[in-house]
Amino acid sequence: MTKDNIDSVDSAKNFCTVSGRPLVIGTGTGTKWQWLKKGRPIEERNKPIQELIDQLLLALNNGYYHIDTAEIYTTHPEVAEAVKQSGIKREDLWITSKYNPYRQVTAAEAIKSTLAELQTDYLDLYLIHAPFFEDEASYSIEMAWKEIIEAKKQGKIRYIGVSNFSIPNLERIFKAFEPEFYPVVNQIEFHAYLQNQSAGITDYCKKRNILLEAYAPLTPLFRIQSGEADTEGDPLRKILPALSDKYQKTDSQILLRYALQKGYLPITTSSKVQRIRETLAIYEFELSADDVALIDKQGSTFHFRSFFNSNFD
Ligand SMILES: NC(=O)C1=CN([C@@H]2O[C@H](COP(=O)(O)OP(=O)(O)OC[C@H]3O[C@@H](n4cnc5c(N)ncnc54)[C@H](OP(=O)(O)O)[C@@H]3O)[C@@H](O)[C@H]2O)C=CC1
Ligand SMILES: O=C1Nc2ccccc2C1=O
Repeated sequence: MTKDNIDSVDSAKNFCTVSGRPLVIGTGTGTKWQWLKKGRPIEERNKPIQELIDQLLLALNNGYYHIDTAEIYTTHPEVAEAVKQSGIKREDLWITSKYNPYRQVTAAEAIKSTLAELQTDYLDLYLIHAPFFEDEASYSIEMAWKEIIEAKKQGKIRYIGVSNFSIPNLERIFKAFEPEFYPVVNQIEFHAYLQNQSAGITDYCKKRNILLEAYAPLTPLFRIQSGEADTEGDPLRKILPALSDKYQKTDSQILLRYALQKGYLPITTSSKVQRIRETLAIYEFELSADDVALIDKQGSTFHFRSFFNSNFD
């Protein structure tokens, strides 16, 4: 990964740094793992999953330094263990976690337990996981944000941000708080079949200098989340083989690079060493503007959303 490659991409906002290095693609600990834990008997949910520790170690040993976790995933213990076993210094890693507003625990309390579970003094990035909780809790986005700002002032969090926020959600924060405490990241679902998680969000975040993180960037390859694994007839399948051939890259590398060039920092995950290495290599090539436009065009003929369907559609 060279710095020149990274600088050439819109999305690589250099304000987020890890020991002087720019923030790059992150390895996720959600979806598969949170569902796996949820399916376990209650007394076993706190037991760390060895398979996830191994997967994280594989990622860290192969060059990842950005880990994405969340309170709702219950994967903090695995992250803590993998970081410990990796021997990598804390300051050489970027750890993101997210506030689970549905749990009816305040953000201040959640930050305290998150730091304890992760066995760290600070988080690099802390996000409000979703804005949809106000119907269920007597706690508002503004109240949570105020406590998150306080934690930032106390040095417990380096950067603050949000996830799954729409323009109206973001504007509430802009209205209620000083620019110094505006969110620097919005982590949302992004892939060719969902180029705007909510109306106008991509351009809006870019204009407001909010770094976009893309979760579920590989959705066009396998719609695992919905159980619809057969994507053979999907429109992108028609152009991916030729692009793969042209750039001598795998389908997933093309899709991750596409996310990067669209201004998103991808968050992805894999248990396979070959795939882990491939994902890091997305900084070593560039898609032409015409090919990005082709993916845009072909992708926009099909709509697919993996997460939070009832909240958005
Ligand atoms: N803020 C939010 O609301 C959300 C955040 N997230 C975050 O984003 C992360 C990534 O999202 P996720 O849903 O996992 O989506 P991804 O699109 O990254 O898919 C990951 C899955 O793809 C498989 N995979 C990886 N590479 C390939 C390949 N080349 N060919 C076929 N399969 C492949 C992996 O399986 P294998 O191990 O076999 O390689 C893994 O199960 C989450 O872990 C979480 O941290 C996710 C959803 C919502
Ligand atoms: O990683 C995630 N997988 C999910 C599934 C449902 C709701 C939120 C999430 C995540 O954040």
